[in-house]
Amino acid sequence: MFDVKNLKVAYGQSVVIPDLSFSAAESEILGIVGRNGMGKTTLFRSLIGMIPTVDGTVTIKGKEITHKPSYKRVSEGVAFVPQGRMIFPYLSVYENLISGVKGGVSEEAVNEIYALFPVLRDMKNRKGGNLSGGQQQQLAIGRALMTNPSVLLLDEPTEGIQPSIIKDISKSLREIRDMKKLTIIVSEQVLSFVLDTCDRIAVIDKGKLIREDKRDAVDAAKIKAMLAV
Ligand SMILES: Nc1ncnc2c1ncn2[C@@H]1O[C@H](COP(=O)(O)OP(=O)(O)OP(=O)(O)O)[C@@H](O)[C@H]1O
Repeated sequence: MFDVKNLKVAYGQSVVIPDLSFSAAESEILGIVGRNGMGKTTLFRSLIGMIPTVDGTVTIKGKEITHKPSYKRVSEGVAFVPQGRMIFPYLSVYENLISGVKGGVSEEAVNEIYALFPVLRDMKNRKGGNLSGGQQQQLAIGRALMTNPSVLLLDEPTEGIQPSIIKDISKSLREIRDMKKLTIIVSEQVLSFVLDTCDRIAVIDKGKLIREDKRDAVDAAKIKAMLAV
């Protein structure tokens, strides 16, 4: 459904992702784990079109989007929740939610997000910058869902968030997947979150996927050791 083949990404002469391939199916949650600096953010930014792709292909439902600008990828069904959340601090929660929507805003869609994350309804008139880290993460996920994606990319969603909220985010992502048959691809350093959330787990090292296991077959101790090196 979402297929990445022989992807190569570089900053100038510095190749960060030499040759990376993976596929994610409809309704699948794929976790990509790796230590700091292994290329997770670079991968996600290239998938959403913020960094140009040197080589390889990215397709969604068989349609190639490799060299399309970000807004076109969004209209093809890809949504991105960036590391650090990047919500607009001076806009209200409601304004943040609708900030990526092209054309008319469906209040039904907004209400669906409020049903998923009730705290956003309670705080809809508050400035985004006044929310806690966990609430901002829910807002960033809600904002991404407002574009009605079929693939949701999340870059390190647990960063700076307290453990009880991390559990909530994991539960919400699985709920959203069940409701919308979404494909979710999430990068992480926190293995416990990935074990709770994902159906399949891949390990990224120096821009390469060096291991891939179905959740049930994961040897957590082995992956933990890989993340600790
Ligand atoms: N703008 C840039 N220009 C040049 N090199 C960069 C740039 N951004 C990142 N890099 C390099 O690319 C490599 C991968 O970084 P990236 O941020 O993708 O890793 P990451 O796995 O997301 O790490 P983190 O967990 O710290 O976000 C690192 O060696 C980093 O120094």
